[in-house]
This record gives sequence, C-alpha cells and structure tokens, in this order.
Amino acid sequence: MTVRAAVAGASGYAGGELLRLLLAHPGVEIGALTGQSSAGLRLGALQPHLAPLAEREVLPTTAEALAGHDVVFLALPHGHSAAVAERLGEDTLVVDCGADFRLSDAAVWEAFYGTPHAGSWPYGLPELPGVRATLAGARRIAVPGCYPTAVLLALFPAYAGGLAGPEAVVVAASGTSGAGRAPRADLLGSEVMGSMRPYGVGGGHRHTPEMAQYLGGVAGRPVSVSFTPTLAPMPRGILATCSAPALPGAGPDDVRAAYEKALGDEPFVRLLPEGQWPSTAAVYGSNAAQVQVALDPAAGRIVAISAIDNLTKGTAGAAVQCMNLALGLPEPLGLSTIGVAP
Ligand SMILES: NC(=O)C1=CN([C@@H]2O[C@H](COP(=O)(O)OP(=O)(O)OC[C@H]3O[C@@H](n4cnc5c(N)ncnc54)[C@H](OP(=O)(O)O)[C@@H]3O)[C@@H](O)[C@H]2O)C=CC1
Ligand SMILES: CC(=O)N[C@@H](CCC(=O)OP(=O)(O)O)C(=O)O
Repeated sequence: MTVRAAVAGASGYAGGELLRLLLAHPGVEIGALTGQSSAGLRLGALQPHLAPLAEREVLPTTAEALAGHDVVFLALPHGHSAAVAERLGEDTLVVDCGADFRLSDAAVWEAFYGTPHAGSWPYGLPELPGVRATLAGARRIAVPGCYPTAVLLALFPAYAGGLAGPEAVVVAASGTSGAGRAPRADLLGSEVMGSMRPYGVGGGHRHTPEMAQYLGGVAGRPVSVSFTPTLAPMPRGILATCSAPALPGAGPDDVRAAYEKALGDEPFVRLLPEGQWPSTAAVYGSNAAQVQVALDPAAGRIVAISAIDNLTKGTAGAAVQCMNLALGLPEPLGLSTIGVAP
C-alpha cells in the first residue's frame, strides 16, 4: 500500500523534518508541499538537505492544494489548523503537529493561547496507557508538544504504577529549533551560543496544562506541574529532568518494576540499564526516547530523566508513528531508533 501525503508548513523546521522522514518511508508518496511567505519558491532553496525534493515548488496553503491526499500533515503556527482541517474530507487522515487540538478544556486553552478553542482530537502519544487503541483508524490526530512528549514519557510510568504524589516538578532544556524558523532577535546566534537561559518561568508556559492534563489522566486525579523550560545552545534535543513525591512504601524495586512494565515493550522508548543516563546526543535525528529513573530517598522523590530529539520523537517522528497506527501500517515503518554520533 502506498499513501499520498501532503505537508503544510513544508518550509518550516517541523515540515522539513516530516519530509526527511517521509522520503525514507517505503509506504509514502510525497504530494503537495505548502507554505506561506515561501510560496512560489523551490524547496531546495529552503530545505537544502532534502535533495530529492529540491525542484518541487512550494504552493500556498489552501484546501485546494491539500485536497486529494490520503494524509495531510499540518506543521503550521498555532491557530491555523482548524480552518484548514475543516475543509479536508472526513476520510483524509489529518495529523496536526500544532497545539490546536491537544487540550480538552476550552477555558484552559483560552487562558494559555488567548484564542477560541478549536476542539480536541486523539492525542498522538501512543505510549500512554490506552492511547494506542484510540489512534487505530483515527482520521484526526493531535501530535503532542515537544516538551510534553519528553515529560510524559519520563513521568507517566510513576503515575501508572500508583507510586507518585500529585505535585510534579520539571526543568527541561531544549535546542533552539523548538522555537521554529521564523526570525526572532532573542534567538540570534550571538544571543544563544555559549549560554543557557530559562523562559516561561512561574507556570506561564503553554505546555504546562498539556502535561497536567495527560499526567492527571494517567493518575486518575489532578496532577500539578511546576515547569521551567530552558533554552540550550544546540539545534535539536530536549533533556527533561522531572520529579514527583514518592508515595509512602514506594521503594527502588517498585519504581524500577513500574518503569519496566510501562516502557519495556515500547518500540521507541528505551529504559536505560541502571547507572546509565539519557543524553540528547544519543537520540539526535532518531525517533527514540531514552528514559532513566531513580528514587531519591533523602528527598522522598522519584527522579526521572528523558531525552528526545524535539523535531523527531518530539514532532515529526511522532506524526509518522501516528500515521502508521491510524492506517494500520506497522508502527515503526520508516522510522529509526538509530542516532547520529558523535
Ligand atoms: N519546532 C519544534 O520542535 C516543534 C514544533 N511543533 C509545532 O509544529 C508547528 C510548526 O512549527 P515549526 O516548524 O517549528 O515552525 P516554523 O516557524 O519553522 O514553520 C512554520 C511553517 O508554517 C508556515 N506558515 C506561517 N504562517 C502561516 C500561515 N498564516 N498560514 C499557513 N502557513 C503558515 C510557514 O511558511 P513560510 O515559511 O512559507 O512562511 C512555515 O512553513 C507549530 O505549530 C509548532 O508548535 C510541535 C512540536 C515541536
Ligand atoms: C525552544 C522553544 O522555544 N520551544 C518551544 C516549544 C515548541 C513546541 O513543541 O511547541 P508547540 O506546542 O508549539 O508544538 C516553546 O517553548 O515555545
């Protein structure tokens, strides 16, 4: 079976990573590529690493350009997905890399994004309990944010195992591609290189409610997340350092067993052998996530650390993984867990 896939936002970072993965996918033929300011240009001028597509023209993002495909990937800025998706047929699989359909609570959406809530779609993190089944046959999927992917993979096993209290704390570092490709003065090389800095401190980052919603869903009760993102001087990668109170009686063997149970059979998540710790370098360019966990007995906290590539497992790789599940293809088809080193 060959499916025809269009990518809206082909000139951006997420769109470029989608195309890199789709070029290597044996079951996909690449159809329309669309953008906004870059419409009319050849893709080779924008994504020079995607040589087989160099002569393809970037079309304006319209329903007409995206019609007639089996799958449409949306890699657009927030707030633009609903208007496009509603003009695509119900039989078309629409995989949205943006945030528009991730949150279920309209008031929470409006508080963090400041626009009307578009709705919610099945959430594209198959590793969460019960989620894989909701993706089989789905025709609308919301890919998680990059930070939530890293944090949920690190912490959900502690909640699924009933071992963690409801106050999670997360400090995560991201590479600069997480901010997208649009020019910003605070992302100039001279502002970013050789320095790390926090942003969105004090509960203001829009990924906070996404983490709380899905951790709460696993825990079966509300979970609060104190989330501090930091910007790291690297192009790709997220390292998330997460902790939660260990409930009374939770010992190191219980913690290890809960993580092995939750992650042991996952094709893209590797619970590292005890004593080894995740690194962004080890997952660079791959759809893999690395996870490690420890119990800090003095602090009474479970400490879990994850590493992903924000553009791959954090966006485009997850989108392809979800496409495979939705269409009944083998889940790992076209995706790799092999990184690039050094
Ligand atoms: N970067 C990351 O690590 C992650 C990104 N995402 C999500 O993926 C989406 C894309 O992000 P990213 O690739 O980083 O962003 P970029 O800024 O790199 O790319 C944005 C893309 O959207 C296009 N675009 C801009 N404005 C419009 C518009 N009004 N209508 C149609 N198309 C438009 C741009 O086209 P042009 O260049 O031609 O103007 C470009 O192709 C976002 O929703 C983001 O939240 C999700 C997880 C992680
Ligand atoms: C480094 C950096 O700026 N990262 C982005 C997150 C990117 C992402 O996943 O966000 P979406 O919810 O937009 O899909 C940020 O903090 O806003």
